[in-house]
Amino acid sequence: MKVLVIGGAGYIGSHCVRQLIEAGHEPVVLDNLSYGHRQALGKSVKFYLGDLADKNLVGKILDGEKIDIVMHFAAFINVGESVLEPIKYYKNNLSGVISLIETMIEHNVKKFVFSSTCATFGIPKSLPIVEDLPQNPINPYGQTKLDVEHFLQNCARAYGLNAVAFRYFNASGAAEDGSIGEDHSPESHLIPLAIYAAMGKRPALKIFGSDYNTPDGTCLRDYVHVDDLSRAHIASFKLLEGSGKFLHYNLGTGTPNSVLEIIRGVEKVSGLKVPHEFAPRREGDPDALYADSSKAKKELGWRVKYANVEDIIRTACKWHFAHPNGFE
Ligand SMILES: NC(=O)c1ccc[n+]([C@@H]2O[C@H](COP(=O)([O-])OP(=O)(O)OC[C@H]3O[C@@H](n4cnc5c(N)ncnc54)[C@H](O)[C@@H]3O)[C@@H](O)[C@H]2O)c1
Ligand SMILES: O=c1ccn([C@@H]2O[C@H](COP(=O)(O)OP(=O)(O)O[C@H]3O[C@H](CO)[C@@H](O)[C@H](O)[C@H]3O)[C@@H](O)[C@H]2O)c(=O)[nH]1
Repeated sequence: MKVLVIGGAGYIGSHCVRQLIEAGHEPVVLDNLSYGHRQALGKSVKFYLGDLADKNLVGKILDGEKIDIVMHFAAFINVGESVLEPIKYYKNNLSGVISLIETMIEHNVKKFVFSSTCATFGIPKSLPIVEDLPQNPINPYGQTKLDVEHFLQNCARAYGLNAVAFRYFNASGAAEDGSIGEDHSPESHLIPLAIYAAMGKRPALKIFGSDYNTPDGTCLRDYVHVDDLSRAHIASFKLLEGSGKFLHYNLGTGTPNSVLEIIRGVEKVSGLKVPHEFAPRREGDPDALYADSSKAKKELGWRVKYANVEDIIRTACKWHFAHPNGFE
């Protein structure tokens, strides 16, 4: 398949580009490099610098490259910032997708893979989180992702679009060979921040909250390896035949880990102490989020390779220790 990977220079997109090549597909990347890194892609990967809302450019790529499928990773991802700057998030994460889908329909490209999030569920009614639980996001980031899911469903009905939305839980880890990995700026995610603290790159890690309704009082999350996420994307291609489909899957390992467990994991894998201190809760953090991914297992044959969080941390450590300044 010829695949246009939008946001392919970012963390998850760049790992997916690698997996696509390994699986024999032909990725073409469009990224405006607002956050991504050209160095995260091999030199031989065809790269277009530009914005997903540039209809002229996207149309030219769809036709010129004879694109079969569009994978959409491009979005702003900082939950806290989305509360302070909702316009920025609605513009890029929602309006941008509307413009993109319009261009795709105009150019008769009707297969679309979308990066959604478990943040669409807000505070879940029950655990583990199955696909059809009510979705009640509690911040603009999660809301824009849910709005896109609804929009895709309507476009499937109206225009015969075939779309799949993957609700990732906590994407983490790095390529097994340590050559690419997570390099967000600013970084807000727990695993890289814990590793930075161990490396002495940052001061003590702040643990946001110690009084959650969980066994050790810190939040539970479902950390899922970025290469396992990529494999689900590629497995979905076979379901995107036909017309007018909207599919959605929760992607996580199903195993919750607390913040303290992640710190202990980083200490065990790295052999270093993670200096840490307790801090007040971060606004909008639910006690626990973890996935029931039986639907992806059944319909996509998806199996995680990294079921143990220490294996995920091992790949992240390999990347960060080999590249203390990221892609710089
Ligand atoms: N990281 C996670 O834990 C997580 C969890 C759930 C969902 N997601 C979703 O997965 C996707 C990828 O996340 P990530 O962690 O790789 O983020 P990232 O910031 O590393 O990658 C996003 C990429 O999109 C590009 N981009 C942003 N806006 C663009 C635009 N208008 N036009 C062209 N390129 C643009 C950025 O330059 C960047 O390279 C996002 O949609 C995010 O919401 C991420
Ligand atoms: O310095 C830190 C950073 C995080 N945490 C905690 O660690 C857990 C994980 O936090 P983080 O790594 O920021 O991930 P989430 O807030 O769970 O959100 C991520 O995962 C979501 C899906 O679960 C995505 O939608 C978001 O884009 C992505 O940021 C949470 O309990 C945080 O409170 C800390 O205690 N200290």
